[in-house]
Amino acid sequence: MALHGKVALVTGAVQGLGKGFSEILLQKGAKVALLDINESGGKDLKAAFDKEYGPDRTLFLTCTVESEEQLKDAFQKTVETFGGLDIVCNNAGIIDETNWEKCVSINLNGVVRGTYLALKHMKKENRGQGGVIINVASMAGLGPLLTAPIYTATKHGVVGFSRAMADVSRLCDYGVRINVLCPAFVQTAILSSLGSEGTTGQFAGLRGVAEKLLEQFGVLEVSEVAKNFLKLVTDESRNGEALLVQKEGASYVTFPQVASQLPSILAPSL
Ligand SMILES: NC(=O)C1=CN([C@@H]2O[C@H](COP(=O)(O)OP(=O)(O)OC[C@H]3O[C@@H](n4cnc5c(N)ncnc54)[C@H](O)[C@@H]3O)[C@@H](O)[C@H]2O)C=CC1
Ligand SMILES: CCCCC/C=C\C=C\C(=O)C/C=C\C/C=C\CCCC(=O)O
Repeated sequence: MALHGKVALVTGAVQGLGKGFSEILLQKGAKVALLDINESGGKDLKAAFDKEYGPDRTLFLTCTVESEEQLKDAFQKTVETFGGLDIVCNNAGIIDETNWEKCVSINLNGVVRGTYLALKHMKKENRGQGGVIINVASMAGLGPLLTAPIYTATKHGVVGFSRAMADVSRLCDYGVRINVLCPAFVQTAILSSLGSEGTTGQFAGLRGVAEKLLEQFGVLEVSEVAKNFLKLVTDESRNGEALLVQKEGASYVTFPQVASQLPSILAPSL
């Protein structure tokens, strides 16, 4: 998929991975709607991107992925401004084991909401032109992060939901690929919550385990993850894939095969 002139929407775009994903899309010629709750940061980022890439290449929209109405309006505004939608990255996420319902609301419900809205605009049966959705999970979507069981659950949820929706899309011929990105630790603001009771609550005593994991896996730079994000966006042969990104490299995850147990009407098409 060539990215020049394509339209992308990224949630949680103001800093960290979302900023890195937005920037690499801009470098490849796409237009990007930047969605985030951080209004002042969003305005500053748009100003910086305007200087680097030109004023018509981005749109900043204040929006929380927790609100169906705000997210719906942001998708609509993006399509009206840029004339279509080709790429959606559901990236916004937090670690908060003390307010765990909020963590589920942003990390899982926000991704479901963003995926459904993306399909509404992009799927062929709605006269959309197809496209690609990248949902951001984590290595904690594949194995446990003990200091953050709810975070772990939301990220496993994102992996399962994305794989299921990718099969739905294939079976129903939506023309939309859906893939999930699973990075190990990345150098962003979230990392500073490693030992903080504010985010890990009753599990703060286990911070030593998280520190050991950190030692074992190291810390990725945003740019390393962004390069792999781009692979998932552009490689048109990839649908329903989970890409694990670690310091030593990236690899597509092999899951246990259960599709052969599905009714034969489904299995041959999957
Ligand atoms: N940093 C890491 O080690 C890893 C991060 N991830 C995932 O990557 C994604 C991005 O995380 P980072 O860039 O590290 O975090 P970050 O904290 O640097 O950036 C998160 C961005 O999301 C925005 N945001 C937070 N709540 C929001 C909401 N309700 N609606 C819209 N925007 C919201 C924030 O304002 C911020 O700009 C998250 O889903 C995270 O779980 C996955 C694996 C590793
Ligand atoms: C809440 C305290 C830890 C804070 C760590 C900061 C950010 C982590 C973000 C992640 O998404 C975690 C990334 C990678 C590690 C996740 C799981 C390890 C699984 C190990 C295993 O499978 O054995």
